[in-house]
Amino acid sequence: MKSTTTLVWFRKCLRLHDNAALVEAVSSSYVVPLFVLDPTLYATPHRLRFLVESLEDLDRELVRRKSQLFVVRGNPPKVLEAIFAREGPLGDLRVDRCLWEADPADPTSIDSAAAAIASTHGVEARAVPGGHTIWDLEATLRVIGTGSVPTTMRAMERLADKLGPPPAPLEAPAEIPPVPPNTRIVREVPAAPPGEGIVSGGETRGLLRLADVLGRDGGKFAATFEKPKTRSTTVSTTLLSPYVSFGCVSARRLYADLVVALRPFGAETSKPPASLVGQLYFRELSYLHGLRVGSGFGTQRESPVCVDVPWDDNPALLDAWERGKTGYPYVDACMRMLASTGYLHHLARHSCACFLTRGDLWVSWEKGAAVFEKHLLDFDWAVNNFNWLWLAGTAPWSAPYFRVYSPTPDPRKSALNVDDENGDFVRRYVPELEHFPAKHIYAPWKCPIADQRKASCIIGKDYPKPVVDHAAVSKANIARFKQAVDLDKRRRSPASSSAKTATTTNLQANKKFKRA
Ligand SMILES: Cc1cc2nc3c(=O)[nH]c(=O)nc-3n(C[C@H](O)[C@H](O)[C@H](O)COP(=O)(O)OP(=O)(O)OC[C@H]3O[C@@H](n4cnc5c(N)ncnc54)[C@H](O)[C@@H]3O)c2cc1C
Repeated sequence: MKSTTTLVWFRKCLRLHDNAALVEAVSSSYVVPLFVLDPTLYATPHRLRFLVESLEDLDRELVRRKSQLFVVRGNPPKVLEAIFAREGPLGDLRVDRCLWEADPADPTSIDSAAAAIASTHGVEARAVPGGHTIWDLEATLRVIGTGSVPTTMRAMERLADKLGPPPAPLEAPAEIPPVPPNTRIVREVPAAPPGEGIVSGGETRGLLRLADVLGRDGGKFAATFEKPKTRSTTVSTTLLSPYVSFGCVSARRLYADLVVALRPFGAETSKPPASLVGQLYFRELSYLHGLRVGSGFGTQRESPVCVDVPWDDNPALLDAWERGKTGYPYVDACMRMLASTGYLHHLARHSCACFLTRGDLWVSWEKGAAVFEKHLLDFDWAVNNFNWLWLAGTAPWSAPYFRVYSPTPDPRKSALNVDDENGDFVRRYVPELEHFPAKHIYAPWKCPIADQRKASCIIGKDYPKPVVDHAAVSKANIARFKQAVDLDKRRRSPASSSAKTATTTNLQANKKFKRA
């Protein structure tokens, strides 16, 4: 029998479990596991550290199966082209087949670019649908047909019922064929940046975290999980998102294990949208909307689902927000935590996104999404855009534009679940305010000057005054937003020649997703 060599390109999944491309490849005589490290995607130290840890873990698991990971730095299509042409980093290696996990909503079209390059070199190449989403998205869109992608959790639940149980996650192959003899070994893995991340990367750690989350408090944590009740100033949710986003844990595996763990709790389990299943449904919806809209999902102008809001271009305010220097300590602590750890609780993300856009600064959500893309450890194109649209108020599933978070939350009753009367979270991330009196920690400009001196922090000198007056701007912004919604309605009316093509719009009598 003719021997075949399959290149398995670890694209979306940095794991051996639920890796459909790898499972298919094990029928070959030889398998070359490859990761192409595009340095532009891992610009921040925490992302790079998590990636390096994940690659090291993947290599260890491959070595246990008598294989090993090849890591090449560069632009993926260019690297693949050089390999297929047998003049690249892997030398004269002849590749017959190249398989990788498909990116279900790929704004960069890398999947199709890679397939086209392979075909010019006579290499059979295919993006294999995998477990990055619970159900196969293309199949789901076929079921939806000409109907709308759900914009409410109830509609998502009905869709889930219609789709039935998702495919079971695949087991990791027990054995992997060897790399061809005399292949040039390449491992261009950079050193991990010093320090510790909020979580460490890798499939092994991801699966351990998943088991821990599902077993916590005898399973009660997962079974009774309600997102709106979790605190925004501590890690109070699962912190599984970096593992899912890097593909160390497949969404399908997470869902399958969760369903098994919830079974003994029957009617006691929490329900979507607040439950953990609800969170995974939100993720699925992000992908469905992303795939339906296509690459325009990340832009207001090109996205048919968006209300056209005339945001201001204000680089100074954007910069103050990104650097955590708005003069609003809760928002600043959140943004500084994001920059220093790559993570933020979901409600903290709500607060920052609302503040930047319709709440206070009136800066476009696209700018905010780009800042989150830079810093988030769990950055995911579809999920990030879906959530920014939600918070900016411009999509059919958005929060009502007139419900605005206060940037000076009352720690006892804020919807942001701050629950931190002493302001420890603020003191930790905004050390200028470390000695500030608790009474004024969320609105320090109201603190008498004598107390500011005592706390060694003069507002306007050591820590900024508020960059905007929340009470005034939030009122003005609601009025501006209403104008944009009214104009959008007129534009979309059948009589208008400039109607966007969407069949749905955010008309803001929006009782859609409850806060989750
Ligand atoms: C402005 C904004 C931007 C965001 N950008 C991203 C992003 O780039 N990547 C990302 O993974 N999440 C993003 N989220 C969603 C959410 O905040 C994170 O998924 C969640 O906070 C991660 O923490 P966790 O794993 O503890 O979540 P848990 O609450 O424990 O949820 C479990 C899993 O469900 C999924 N999930 C939870 N909430 C959501 C949600 N609202 N939408 C879609 N999936 C969800 C995640 O995969 C998460 O790991 C964003 C939210 C906002 C408001």
